[in-house]
Amino acid sequence: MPKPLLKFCGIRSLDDLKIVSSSQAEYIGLIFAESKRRVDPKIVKTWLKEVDITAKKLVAVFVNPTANELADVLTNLPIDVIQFHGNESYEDIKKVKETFVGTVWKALHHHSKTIEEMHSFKNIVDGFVIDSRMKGQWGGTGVSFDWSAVPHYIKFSRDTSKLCFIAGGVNESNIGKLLTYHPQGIDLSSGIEVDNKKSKDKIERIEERVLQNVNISR
Ligand SMILES: O=C(O)c1ccccc1NCC(=O)[C@H](O)[C@H](O)COP(=O)(O)O
Repeated sequence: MPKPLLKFCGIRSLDDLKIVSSSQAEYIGLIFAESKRRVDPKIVKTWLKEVDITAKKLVAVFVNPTANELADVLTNLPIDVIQFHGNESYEDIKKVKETFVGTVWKALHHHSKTIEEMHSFKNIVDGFVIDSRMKGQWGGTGVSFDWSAVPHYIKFSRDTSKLCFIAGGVNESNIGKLLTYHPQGIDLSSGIEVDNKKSKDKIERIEERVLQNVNISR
């Protein structure tokens, strides 16, 4: 099996950025929404002068952003992917795609109608992030959902040639189980943190598990 794509999300300091820049992750996520992980694009811009992340793709995570919020991020940072993590509509996303030439993902929360929601966005987005549904929180919850649904999400994404990341409470103790479903992508935030900081040790242990799994499946 190919190695799943990794997205390490919620970078909130220069040190976090240094740690993830030397990781195996293909994607680095920044939060521009109400969150303890929210960052200021102008500050991130100063970090990028010190850390070379040209080998990674930069993901901007938004929750129902205003046009000004989007512009502030997109004019300051070399964003490769916009991840819409709120209740943005098809039309909202279409509007952004008129000017943004990069990749767009829609985050959807796992529930009984998620596949129907995927259908409704499939013609406008390049990929999906399936996350846990927690009352009052959009993401970064550290809580996982019932992964028996993962094969349905993978099938839908393959059939529609979309990328699909599984998010929500993935950590070093449970990633082995998630890997048995062979997801195309895995998105982690809380599970690679210690005391609100990204942990190099946790990241390395997680990457070891991911690479072990790739070797076993060969
Ligand atoms: O991480 C946040 O604080 C956050 C806040 C608001 C919207 C989205 C957010 N995170 C988006 C992500 O892509 C996270 O990586 C994803 O939710 C998984 O987080 P976790 O359960 O902590 O691994």
